[in-house]
Amino acid sequence: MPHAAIRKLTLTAFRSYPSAQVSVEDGPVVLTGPNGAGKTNILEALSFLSPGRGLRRAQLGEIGHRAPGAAGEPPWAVSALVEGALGEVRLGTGYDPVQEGGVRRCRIDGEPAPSANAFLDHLKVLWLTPEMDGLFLGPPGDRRRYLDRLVLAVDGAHGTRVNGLERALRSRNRLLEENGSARFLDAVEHEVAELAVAVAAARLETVARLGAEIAAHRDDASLFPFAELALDGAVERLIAVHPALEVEDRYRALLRDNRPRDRAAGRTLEGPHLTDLSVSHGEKQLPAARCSTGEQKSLLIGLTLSHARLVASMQGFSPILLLDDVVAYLDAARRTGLFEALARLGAQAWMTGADPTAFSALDGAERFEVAPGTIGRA
Ligand SMILES: Nc1ncnc2c1ncn2[C@@H]1O[C@H](COP(=O)(O)OP(=O)(O)OP(=O)(O)O)[C@@H](O)[C@H]1O
Repeated sequence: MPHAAIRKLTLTAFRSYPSAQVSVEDGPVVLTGPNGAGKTNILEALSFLSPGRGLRRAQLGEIGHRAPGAAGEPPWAVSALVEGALGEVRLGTGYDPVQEGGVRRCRIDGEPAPSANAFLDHLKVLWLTPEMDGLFLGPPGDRRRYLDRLVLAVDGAHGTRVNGLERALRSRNRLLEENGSARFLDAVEHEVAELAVAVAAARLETVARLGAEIAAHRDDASLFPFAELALDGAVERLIAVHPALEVEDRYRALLRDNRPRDRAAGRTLEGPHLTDLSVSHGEKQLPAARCSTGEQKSLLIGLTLSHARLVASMQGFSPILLLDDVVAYLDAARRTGLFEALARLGAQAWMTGADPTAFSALDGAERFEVAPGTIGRA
C-alpha cells in the first residue's frame, strides 16, 4: 500500500531548535540521543502537521525557541516537504503572537489554508507517547480526547463537530445560569442534541470499525494483546436501541427535563461530552486499568497498530507514525514484532530512544543523532 512520507522537515525557532533541517529518503526514521536532547521536540513538530495542539497539547505561546531564562512568546514555524495522498506537497504551520494572536496559521504549497484540517487530505499523523501510558488509569476526559483523535483520523469532520458541541454546551450552561428564556433554551438544546448525536454516532462508527480491524488480526495478537472497546455514554446507549432521529428527540427531552438539575450543578450532566472509552484486554477479559503496566503499554501499541491499519485501509494510504520512547521499553521479541508489524503496515515511522542499540534489529532505518539544538545523520 502507498504511504505518506516526510521528505524534508524544517524547524524555525521550534522548542530547543533555533533552526534545524532533516532530510529523509523514506524511513523508518530513528532519532537517538541523550535525555533532553530534543528528540520528542522533532516528533512534536511533525504532530503539528495534523489538526489540534500537537502531541504535547501545548499552548502555542510556549513552543517558540527561547534562550534559557528568556520571557515572551517567540514566533515559531514548521515546514515539511511531504509525499502525500495527493502527491508531493509543502505543508507549513506556525504561530506569531503579534501577527496572529491565538491561532496557528497553516499553508499548503505557500497558500493559506483555513485550518490544519486541510492537512488531512494529504496525510494523517498518529502518535504514541509516554504521556499516554496512564491513559487507562487517568480521567475519562483523557480517553475521550484519545478517542476523538482516533475518530478524526478516519473522519476529518469530527473535530469541527466536537468543537461545535462544546460551544453549544457552553451556551446552554450560560443560559441556565442566567435564567435565560425557555425559547432560547429550546433553540440551544436543539443544536446540542443535533451535534451530540452526530459526535456519538461518529465515535460509535469508528469504534465498530476499529473493533472489526482488531478482530481481523486477532491471530497475530500474541505480542501485543488485542483490545475490546466499548463506549459508555448516555447518547451512545440511546443510539444502540433507537433510530438516530428518535435519539435526537429523546436526548432533547432529557436535556429539557434535566434543566433544574443542570442549573443547580452549573453544567450539563449527561451527554457525549462525558462519554468514556472502555478498553479491556480481550484474551484475559480484564479491564485495561487492572492489567499490569507492561500489558497496558502492549495494549496501547496494539491499538496504535490497529488504528494505523484502519486509517491506511480507509484512505488507501498509510499514515505517518510517531512512536516516542516506545521501543526501549520492549523486550527483544516485542521489539522485533513491532518492527515487523511496521514493515507490514508500510508506514513511515519516526521512532525515538536514548539507546541506539534498541534499534539494531530494524532494517533499512535512517538514523539520526540528536544533541541539544542540532540533529545530524548518525
Ligand atoms: N520553548 C522552548 N525553547 C527552548 N528550549 C525548549 C523549549 N521547550 C522545551 N525546550 C527544551 O527541550 C528539551 C526537551 O526536549 P525533548 O523533550 O525533545 O527531549 P528528548 O530528547 O525527547 O528527551 P527524553 O529522552 O528525556 O525524553 C529540554 O531541554 C527543554 O528545556
